[in-house]
Amino acid sequence: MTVLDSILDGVRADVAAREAVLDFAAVKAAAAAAPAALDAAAALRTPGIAVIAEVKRASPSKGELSGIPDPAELALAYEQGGARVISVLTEERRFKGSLADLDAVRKAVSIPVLRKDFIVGPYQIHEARAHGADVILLIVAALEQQVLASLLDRTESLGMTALVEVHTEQEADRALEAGATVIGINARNLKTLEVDRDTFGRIGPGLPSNVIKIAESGVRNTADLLAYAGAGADAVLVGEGLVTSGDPRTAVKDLVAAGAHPSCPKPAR
Ligand SMILES: O=P(O)(O)OC[C@@H](O)[C@@H](O)c1c[nH]c2ccccc12
Repeated sequence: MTVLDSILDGVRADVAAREAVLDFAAVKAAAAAAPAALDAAAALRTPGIAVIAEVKRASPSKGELSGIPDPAELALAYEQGGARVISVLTEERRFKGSLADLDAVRKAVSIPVLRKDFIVGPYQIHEARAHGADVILLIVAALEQQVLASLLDRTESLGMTALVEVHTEQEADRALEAGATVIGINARNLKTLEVDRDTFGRIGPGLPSNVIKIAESGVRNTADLLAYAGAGADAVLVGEGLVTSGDPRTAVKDLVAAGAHPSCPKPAR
């Protein structure tokens, strides 16, 4: 059993427990009553390399990364530093996230918010919308093709954006086949947890130019951002490097400045 399989088992059990308290009809109604989703694709398309800054307490590979006593304060620091989107991990067992973190961040910032979790079915998509998420993550390696396509449709029908995550060419083909327009290429293999910063360069250039390409994981500094930009990334998604920086506002600001500098390679679009 891979790490991904064991995470998915835990997520399925946690979703079933929440659904026993608030059923599917009720979560759908809550989503329908939420304020409209913000346009994350538009936010990512503005000039310069976009920074997606992540509220990440822990990871399966490193354990606890940061205490994060106040996720709202952290998210606000990210927004003030110039992040375009805030990502919030809500998976509880391995990443120590929660829907309470998502709620706190949603209240604190006015930019789009990504619910970062292991989505296995429609319940979590309506739940994300009910908690104010504008973007959700769909991990190709975790979903059968038909399920991926139908979850993507559902996401868009709720006015949200799906960030579809891949780490091989085959998975990228599946993402495109399902209709993905925002694709995240994760340098971390979720089956082995190893980071390979060349993953983006292998897959990104083969994607159609109208697809928004996000380099996920392994950004430690501006040099890593510039390398991803050079390989054609429109955006980078950064967690660990920011939560362990001691000064998240300045850390985001430095990345944003590097990505906006005239010497930074521009996306092909
Ligand atoms: O902390 P890093 O190396 O900056 O990585 C952030 C992000 O890419 C990572 O948290 C991530 C990418 N895809 C995921 C899927 C599930 C959980 C977490 C992730």
